Amino acid sequence: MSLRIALLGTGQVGRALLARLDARTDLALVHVANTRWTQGAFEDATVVIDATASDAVAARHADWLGRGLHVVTANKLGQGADLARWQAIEAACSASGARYGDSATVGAGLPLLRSLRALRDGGDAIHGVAGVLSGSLAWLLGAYDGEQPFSALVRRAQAAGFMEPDPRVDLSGEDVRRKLLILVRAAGIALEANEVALEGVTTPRLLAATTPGDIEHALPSLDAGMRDRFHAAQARNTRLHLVARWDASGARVGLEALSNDDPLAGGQGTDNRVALHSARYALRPLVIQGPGAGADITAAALLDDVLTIRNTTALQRSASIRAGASEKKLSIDCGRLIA
Ligand SMILES: NC(=O)C1=CN([C@@H]2O[C@H](COP(=O)(O)OP(=O)(O)OC[C@H]3O[C@@H](n4cnc5c(N)ncnc54)[C@H](O)[C@@H]3O)[C@@H](O)[C@H]2O)C=CC1
Ligand SMILES: N[C@@H](CC=O)C(=O)O
Repeated sequence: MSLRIALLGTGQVGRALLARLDARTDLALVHVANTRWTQGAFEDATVVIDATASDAVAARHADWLGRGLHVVTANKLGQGADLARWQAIEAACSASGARYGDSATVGAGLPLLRSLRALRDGGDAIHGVAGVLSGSLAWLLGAYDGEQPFSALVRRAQAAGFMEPDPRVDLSGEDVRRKLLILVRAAGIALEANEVALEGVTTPRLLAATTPGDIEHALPSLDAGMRDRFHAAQARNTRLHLVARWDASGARVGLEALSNDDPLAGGQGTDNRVALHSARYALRPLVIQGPGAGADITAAALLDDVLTIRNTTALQRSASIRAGASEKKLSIDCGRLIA
């Protein structure tokens, strides 16, 4: 039976997903909505795809899962916000058996969560996570040369589809905090958001802006500070990177000046680079690197999760049919033995 999809959000990621869904005959799109319009019947869906950045939509994830609807999300506010919301999502999945597809939430589908969970399933214990988890900040800090205005680069990153609907979510490091929380919680640690220290790229003027127009006008307030920080790092033969770290000593997200041979300084463009430290990888960490932002790769990750849900639920169905068949055969055999 094909999955019936409700898609919430038709922005950069949602539109890229619609283009991919259009090419598939095995998945039925029954409902599409954004903030302005809605089409089709949500009640007909068996899987909800959240391609919004909405807190209100993320707040519904646990409820949908509890009712047996599968949820596939690019929105990090399900597992990367309040601890209680993450716990409710976990509990709802266990209670109903519905699946939560979250590959797109960290690394835009890079095999980060998948690898971490595979290590845990194999009995490994994760001791630390360190990495560059913002595709847009990786791109911005890689392209910045201390000459052109930093704000001009931010506008280019927005146009390229790397940044959150509100660019301050990326610039402040909040987007990376959410990703770090998702990874650390997937490692089995009940980390609270306020346990992650945060130091991003902002100014009081940018933080005070209340409308998209104000935010746009406030972007140049970043320029002087970024130029100074860039030149200070350059004078020490280093470059700025937005780095997330969690280990036994705590969790933080902040700008760090790294030398070019630092293990976290590799990659280019929007590349994320994440080191997983575990009992198994005690001497040298497991490092995963690749493009970590962009509407199309994010849409591909959402589709991967939908197809994984379809394939695993189909496998479970056929396994239970096989189990039923073998139970019946066994009782017949037993009857013959008794006779
Ligand atoms: N752009 C990227 O590289 C990546 C984005 N993501 C995540 O994907 C999500 C979407 O990002 P974009 O497409 O760039 O944002 P966007 O701002 O282009 O689109 C957001 C869409 O959500 C809709 N929306 C908002 N509230 C809604 C509601 N209550 N019900 C239905 N629709 C609603 C808006 O109308 C809009 O269509 C975000 O959570 C983002 O963090 C995740 C990984 C990578
Ligand atoms: N805005 C995010 C997009 C992916 O999550 C980023 O810059 O990494």
